[in-house]
Amino acid sequence: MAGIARLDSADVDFSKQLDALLTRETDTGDDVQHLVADILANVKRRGNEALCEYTARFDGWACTPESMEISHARMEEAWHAVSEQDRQALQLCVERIRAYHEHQLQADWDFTDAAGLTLGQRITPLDRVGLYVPGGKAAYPSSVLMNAVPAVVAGVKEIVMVVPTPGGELNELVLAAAYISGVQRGFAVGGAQAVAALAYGTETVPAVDKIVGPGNKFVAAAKRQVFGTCGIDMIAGPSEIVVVADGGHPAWLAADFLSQAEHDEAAQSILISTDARLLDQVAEAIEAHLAVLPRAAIARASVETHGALIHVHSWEEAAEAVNTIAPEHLELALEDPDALLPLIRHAGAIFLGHFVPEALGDYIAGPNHVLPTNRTARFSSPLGVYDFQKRTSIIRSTRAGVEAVGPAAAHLAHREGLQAHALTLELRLNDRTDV
Ligand SMILES: NC(=O)c1ccc[n+]([C@@H]2O[C@H](COP(=O)([O-])OP(=O)(O)OC[C@H]3O[C@@H](n4cnc5c(N)ncnc54)[C@H](O)[C@@H]3O)[C@@H](O)[C@H]2O)c1
Ligand SMILES: N[C@H](CO)Cc1c[nH]c[nH+]1
Ligand SMILES: [Zn+2]
Repeated sequence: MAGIARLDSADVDFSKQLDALLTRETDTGDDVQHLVADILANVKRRGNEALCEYTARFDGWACTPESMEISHARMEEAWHAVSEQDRQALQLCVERIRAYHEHQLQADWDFTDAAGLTLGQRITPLDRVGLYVPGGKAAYPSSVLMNAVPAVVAGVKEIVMVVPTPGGELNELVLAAAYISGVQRGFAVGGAQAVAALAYGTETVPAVDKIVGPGNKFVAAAKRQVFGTCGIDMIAGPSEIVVVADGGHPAWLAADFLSQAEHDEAAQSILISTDARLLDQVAEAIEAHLAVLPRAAIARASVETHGALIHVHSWEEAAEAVNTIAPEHLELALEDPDALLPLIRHAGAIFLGHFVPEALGDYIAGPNHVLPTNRTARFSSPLGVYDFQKRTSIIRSTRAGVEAVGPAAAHLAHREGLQAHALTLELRLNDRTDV
């Protein structure tokens, strides 16, 4: 029987137990931070040479500046090499992801106020972005689509992808996904060294304005450390799922629970219910699935180290636990999910009802699967078109406008001791000549 932790909200130290459960070794551990700082410094200083050394060490192949580049022609070749069924599935995903993300496009706006100032906001796409596509334990063509499609919708000029290729083996479906979703250049490198290459640039990899995409703890730590040199989207680390259930098929719930566990030993899966008997049935079904799933070793390590089945005594308690966990994915596998929904404040994506397993969202529903993890859904949002656009403030004034509000600004400038600031205003207030 899988040794999955059982928690009960009636226990006096339940909140302590929940805190302990949520304290996973992530990218903020000292060892990871130091190792990543070294990798970043080396790639920054020695460019391609260090990038290839780390790729040889961590991905196990003799990378060279020439062999690391994946040309657009190579992506096109992969598109034609994969099966018709592959192409159709990718195409359908792209269409659905695009349709969803088009709703996120922001538009310019302005208004003229009573003082006569015209104020507005202008939206511009980023020039060049770097997409991190994970590829250590598994290849993720779906993550290529989730990263690239919103960038294309936003109007980004240049889209560069990095993807680790363990053993130097390119994944054809990843390349096909890159081709169909609008990636222009690719590099077969991953981990912290790839993030460094995108942030600082090397002789081969161009420096980008922003790095987006999920990854393991080394990738997450690297993104955290290069923030400021370039932008980053969020910390999207090892996957997580919380399932809140009041019935349904234990086998379905157990599969949903394991779906994220099979990503990574560091993933986290939690099931919450008011029904203790259902928790027992799901525990049994988890064991039955583990007996046959090919990635059972990873999933078992994940659920035995970070998983939990939580018995609560009211739906309010369930909502409170969810808001504390702030999970990446939340399934409300409930008869009436809409009754609980208003109580949920923190989650990356919420799946409502019995017929929407989280995996539908991973591939094809339309919303992005790059989501905040490790409780950052308290303040962070899914990857979206808005991550590839930036806002610029627009301020326009007539003489009447500066006359209406300039004196108050000049007063505050003097109070701050900034006489040159005040002068810019007073010259315009006192000089009546035309310009
Ligand atoms: N949050 C999200 O939106 C989301 C989406 C998709 C995937 N994910 C997560 O992304 C992660 C992908 O992880 P992955 O490992 O499969 O791929 P990855 O591409 O993130 O990492 C692989 C790289 O990690 C580096 N690495 C591995 N071991 C190392 C070590 N000991 N020291 C230094 N560097 C090392 C190597 O350079 C390797 O190329 C999973 O945790 C998955 O759950 C999250
Ligand atoms: N569930 C992962 C993190 O949201 C994304 C993914 C890719 N492929 C399958 N799943
Ligand atoms: Zn997944």
